[in-house]
Amino acid sequence: MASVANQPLVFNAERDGLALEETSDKIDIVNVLKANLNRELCQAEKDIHEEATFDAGKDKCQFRQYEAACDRVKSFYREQHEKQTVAYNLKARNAFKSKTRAEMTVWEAMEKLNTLIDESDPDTSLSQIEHLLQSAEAIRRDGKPRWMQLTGLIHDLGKLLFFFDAQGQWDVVGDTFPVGCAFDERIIYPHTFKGNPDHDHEIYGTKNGIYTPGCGLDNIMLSWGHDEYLYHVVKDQSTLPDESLAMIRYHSFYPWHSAGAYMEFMDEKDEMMLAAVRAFNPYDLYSKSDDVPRVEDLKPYYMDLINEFFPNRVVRW
Ligand SMILES: O[C@H]1[C@H](O)[C@@H](O)[C@H](O)[C@@H](O)[C@H]1O
Ligand SMILES: [Fe+2]
Ligand SMILES: [Fe+2]
Repeated sequence: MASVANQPLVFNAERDGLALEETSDKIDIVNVLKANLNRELCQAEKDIHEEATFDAGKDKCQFRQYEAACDRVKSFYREQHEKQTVAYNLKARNAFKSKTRAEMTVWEAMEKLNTLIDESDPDTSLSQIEHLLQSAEAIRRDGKPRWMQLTGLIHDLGKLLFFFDAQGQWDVVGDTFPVGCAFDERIIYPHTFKGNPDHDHEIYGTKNGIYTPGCGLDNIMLSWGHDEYLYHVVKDQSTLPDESLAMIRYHSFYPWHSAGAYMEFMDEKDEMMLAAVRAFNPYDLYSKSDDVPRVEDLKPYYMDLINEFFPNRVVRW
């Protein structure tokens, strides 16, 4: 008996008893299946590479080591955690709305920011312009959309506040957290909140405080600083999408996007925003160990990008 293996593998419609039309239908189906399979394989491959790629420098677990951080970082957070109160936040927000502090382009703002050394940051000794370019370049390298590259480039420009109305660095840099409800244990150095006047407040000191579960993060007052300030500037003066605005507004809200605190206040929209903020975070954090960018070489590319999303060029800060 001829073994199946010896039979020719060529498909013969007549021999196999199939009408021609039926055969071409079957071939169509096979082609569709093949195309689908191919698409799935490509997607799977993409998913594998979806996680941001960083090759240089430190291991991921070597970032944000606050217990081992130097005194400069520790005393920064003590001061911030003692002074960020509801009363201070209301005052800072009113002051922000009351005037325009400066008018300049995004690139000029980056240059102005360059002299600031961030006291809260245990992971970088580079200048701010270098950090911004490192983040943007890492996003560009991974083939992410242009709006996200620009988000990387500008995300810390809110630190300009330091040169305007700030009382120090404690109301400009560092991680953020909600005020008006109990301070969560998942915020770094949680014990330092004991010195905050709101800590034992009869309403602000309770779990939900002045908020209700599901109220949405847009309705939560986060400690005042560079995120919230830049969010307002960019929202009104650029064409960047909501995901970009969320990346800017919440990128320092580590207790939420990385430690899982305050989830009960989220609404439906925040679920999508959380995914965006989480996708952005590695580019902000881990790019700190990448090569130092060559500012002048990169400038032409980023000038085009800035002009694409800031139609008026000169920004009111
Ligand atoms: O020290 C850093 C730095 O100030 C960043 O700009 C901020 O986004 C981080 O949350 C913080 O940990
Ligand atoms: Fe930041
Ligand atoms: Fe940053």
